[in-house]
Amino acid sequence: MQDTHSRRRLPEVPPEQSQIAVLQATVERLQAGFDDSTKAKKEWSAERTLLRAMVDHVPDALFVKDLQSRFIIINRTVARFHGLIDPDEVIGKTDFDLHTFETASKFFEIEQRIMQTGSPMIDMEEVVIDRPTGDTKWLSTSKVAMRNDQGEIVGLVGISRDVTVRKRDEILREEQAHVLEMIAMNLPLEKVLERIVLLMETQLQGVFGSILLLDPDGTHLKHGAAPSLPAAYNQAIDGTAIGPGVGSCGTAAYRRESVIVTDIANDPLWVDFRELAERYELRSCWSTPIISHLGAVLGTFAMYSRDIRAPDVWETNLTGLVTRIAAIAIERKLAEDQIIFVAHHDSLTGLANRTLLKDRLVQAMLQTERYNPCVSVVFVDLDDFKSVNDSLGHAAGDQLLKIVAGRMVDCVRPIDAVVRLGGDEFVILLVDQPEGTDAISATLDKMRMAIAEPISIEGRPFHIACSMGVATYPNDGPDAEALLTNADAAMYKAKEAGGDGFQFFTAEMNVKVHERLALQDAMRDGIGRSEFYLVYQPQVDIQSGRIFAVEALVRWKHPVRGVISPNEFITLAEETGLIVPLGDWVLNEACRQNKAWQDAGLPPVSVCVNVSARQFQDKKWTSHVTSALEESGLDARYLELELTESLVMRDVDQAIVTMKELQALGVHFAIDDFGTGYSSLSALKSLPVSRLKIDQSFVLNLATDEDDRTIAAVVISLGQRLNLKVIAEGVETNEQLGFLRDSHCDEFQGYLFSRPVEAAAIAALLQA
Ligand SMILES: Nc1nc2c(ncn2[C@@H]2O[C@@H]3COP(=O)(O)O[C@H]4[C@@H](O)[C@H](n5cnc6c(=O)[nH]c(N)nc65)O[C@@H]4COP(=O)(O)O[C@H]3[C@H]2O)c(=O)[nH]1
Repeated sequence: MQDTHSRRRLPEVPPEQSQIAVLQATVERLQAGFDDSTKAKKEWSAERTLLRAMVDHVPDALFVKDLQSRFIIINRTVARFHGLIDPDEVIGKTDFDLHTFETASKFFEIEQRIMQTGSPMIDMEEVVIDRPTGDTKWLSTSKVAMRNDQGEIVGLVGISRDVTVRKRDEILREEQAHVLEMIAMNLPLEKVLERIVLLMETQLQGVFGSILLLDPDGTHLKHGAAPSLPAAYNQAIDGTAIGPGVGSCGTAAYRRESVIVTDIANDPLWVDFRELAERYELRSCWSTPIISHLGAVLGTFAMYSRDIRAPDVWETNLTGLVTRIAAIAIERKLAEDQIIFVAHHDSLTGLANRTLLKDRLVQAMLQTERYNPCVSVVFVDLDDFKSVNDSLGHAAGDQLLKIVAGRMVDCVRPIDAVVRLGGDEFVILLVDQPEGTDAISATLDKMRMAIAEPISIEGRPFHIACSMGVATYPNDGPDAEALLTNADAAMYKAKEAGGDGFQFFTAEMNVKVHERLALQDAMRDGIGRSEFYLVYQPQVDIQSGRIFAVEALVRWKHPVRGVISPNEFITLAEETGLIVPLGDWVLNEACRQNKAWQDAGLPPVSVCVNVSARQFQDKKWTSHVTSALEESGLDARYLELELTESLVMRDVDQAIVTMKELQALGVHFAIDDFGTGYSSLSALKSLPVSRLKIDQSFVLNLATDEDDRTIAAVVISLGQRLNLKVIAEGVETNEQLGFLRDSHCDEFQGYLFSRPVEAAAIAALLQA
């Protein structure tokens, strides 16, 4: 191949105008020679020698042709172009003797037109094959008709300048812009890489490019693009290992530097691939690693030649350029893949997320329609994860989630999907399932047992169980949304049944789901429409029989269903977060009412308000309490907040901080449902609590159940030891009251004294 680089440094020939001037001068001189047939032969010969010297010194190709487009005069540049030394060898020949038929026909046609019309052709771009090298050359050619003194056209004069270098630069710039545009337009990486290889190949004839990409395993190279190499060769080198002696590419990626193998047949790096290369007549291979802007190897760019040779300076520079463009394209794709991955996966476990789940589920449903197997959606929720998380801390909780996620993945097939929705909620997509529940039951049992295996975190063993709900397409829902909702409903059923198990969705659950959704909407509207009101239940001192406090209990007067008990809506309000605005309203109303009783001159009593977990964890909660007191003008000592035992024990340290802030204002605290949890005595001691409430479930059977009597007695004595008041709730009978009095319980609340009643009834009771 010709040294294109050295060609690039040829002195620039004067601009086109001078080309035409030379042409015109030549035509005139020649016309003079033809015209004056009487001129002395000697003179003409001298003239001719001079002319010859002149045309030979022109660096452009200069030629004269007769009417049949036969060369009659040429300069040395033309001869050289055709691989000849003596210009006379070309004389008498036509382009058909020197070029391909196609090229020659094109020239002939144009020249005949010039000679017929007399109109010149100026600076026309021509593409020809350079005889000695076989390279493509671009010429800028002008051809002018030649006339005798009668003005008749007797031939033509032409001049061609080699503009290959300029043309290649132009093509390179255009191609480069095109590739960058493809990258910017996010076209598939294979297409972009293929274009880069072709760009290089148009610049360097006789060279075949190949891009290999780093495999995700980081130790191999996979096929990227090599449009001009035989497919079988590309296939054979796909998956080449990266290592110190693995051909040009494997070694270049390993060494992170270019590896130039000039003679494949004799280079030790090619020992294992020599035969393969020989089969495809590949003699040399120069490979350059493609490096990211952070210095990571992204792949290799190789150039193969059928000759034993090294790249020249121009080829080396061009390799640098295309390798950089390839790096941009690959990096951009990797960044895009990363963005897509992040958007579709959970960062903690690496599992697919909700977005990807919807895609996968829709796809699986389409498959089902076509091929008939079933798709099951399994909603998984870990039992009691919150308390594990709270007691262990979030880092350990995260670790547990990762372990559980891994166990789930191990229990399903690669075609299934395990998705993390957030928190401790997962969804498993079991595709291609046979009809019936047996296969799914077996998988879920396996998963349940795998999850239940002990987990060691920070050296401590943990056991975690899970509840699962299954909905199967198409029977349990027509679309992704319905399937997920129904699997969720089935999961709740499994939780209600005590957890650590699974439930299949049934139509009955669907009714419940709809009811829940309707209730949720109605509750939201109800808050806005003031459908909620409070009733109050007196709390009485057992010894004196005096009312010392009232518990505020919320009621909902539904426009259609009438009064609804909090047991029906508080849990839902907690799950949906509606408890926060509702709880704020209860707090404000209870404070306002208590202040109103006091302002009416009634004996002051405390008002007890139930606080749910969502409210207590709300960062703004203390300020809500403060403003309820400020707005009502109620003295803080007349407000008691009831927290459940389990709520406080979730995060004892935080609970103490919050409670102490409010205690400083004068607010009192009671622990509701006491005895249902497992509060440690030391935790209890550190809480700023004034009162313990014995849960009504222990009070209910005081007369008959020895265990409940024991528990009630223990709570009472515990309260006494901690210097706390103890109140029993749900007291309905004198028998119960008798037992409590005998056990030295301080206070009670229950139907025996009064049901929860409206504010006016409390006023009457207090008056009495
Ligand atoms: N069988 C029987 N029951 C008795 C007796 N004496 C009182 N009760 C009922 O026992 C419940 C006591 O309230 P709780 O344990 O705080 O339990 C409450 C409380 O946890 C929650 N709740 C009520 N109002 C609110 C509120 O404003 N905010 C929050 N967060 N929860 C509330 O709803 C639960 C149920 O409230 P209610 O239906 O009003 O039910 C009340 C009350 O009417 C009795 O002698 N026998």
